[in-house]
Amino acid sequence: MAAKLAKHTYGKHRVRVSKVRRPRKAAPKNETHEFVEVSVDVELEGAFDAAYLKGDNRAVVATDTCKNTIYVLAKGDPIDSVESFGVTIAQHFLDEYDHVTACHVTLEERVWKRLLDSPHSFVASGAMTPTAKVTQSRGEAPQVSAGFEHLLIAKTTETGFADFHQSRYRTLSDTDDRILATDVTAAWDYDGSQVDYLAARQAIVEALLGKFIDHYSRSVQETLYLMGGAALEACDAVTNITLTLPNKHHILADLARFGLENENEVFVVTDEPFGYITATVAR
Ligand SMILES: O=c1[nH]c(=O)c2[nH]c(=O)[nH]c2[nH]1
Repeated sequence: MAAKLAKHTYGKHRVRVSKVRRPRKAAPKNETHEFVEVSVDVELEGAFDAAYLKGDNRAVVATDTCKNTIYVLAKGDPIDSVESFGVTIAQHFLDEYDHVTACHVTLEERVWKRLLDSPHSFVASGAMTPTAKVTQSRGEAPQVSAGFEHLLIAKTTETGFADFHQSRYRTLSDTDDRILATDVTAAWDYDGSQVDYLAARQAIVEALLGKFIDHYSRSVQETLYLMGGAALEACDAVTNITLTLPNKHHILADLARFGLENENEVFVVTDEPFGYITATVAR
């Protein structure tokens, strides 16, 4: 019995793309940016039976091509909403390939909101989790550490990475304009004096965020150190702070291959591998 091919669809999932909408009216430092990030699943239906039944790939639009297409479309589409970008993508595949009969697009947005009043720093909504550790020995005062996890923040300019060590395996170029995105974990120790924990936490978080936006970052390492110092300044009762700032890479999409310029607008978002940068800053 020849088995029947009952149903099929294929495509690419988790194509993650971010876009910086830049007005280009001023030097990057003075521009007011908007930042959007989406993850796209795209699946095609159509005359692809031969690939399954005969190993004939001639009609198959490679999933790699599907992926590239999303980055190209991200350049032209403002990505005002996941709905409108989804329609752009579906329409494109139907227009481009006559043998595609249906295109299914599923999108998820990571919502970035403006951080404080910064024109080009952002915070992802929702995820920050306060943490605490308390140890108390009998007859002694409690030792309290506090912190948080999952504070996702990003700068869309005023961040670079240059003049780093030259070695035979180095391929990364110097840059003075990139995206720095990180998922901050912090933990600080109190010295045992009387503290209003809520007020201290608020002051420390404000100091960390205020420092994140207020300087040109030459590296995650430098920004971490500056943020740690600001936290210590914000609260006298803190003896030290450990910050972990993973570098959640947004890599410039190579659109030159398709004859398009990409002036730091469209980025490939990756979770893995990621840079891992941690340090303790003490008085
Ligand atoms: O700020 C950075 N620090 C690094 O150590 C590093 N390494 C890398 O590849 N990119 C970056 N960025």
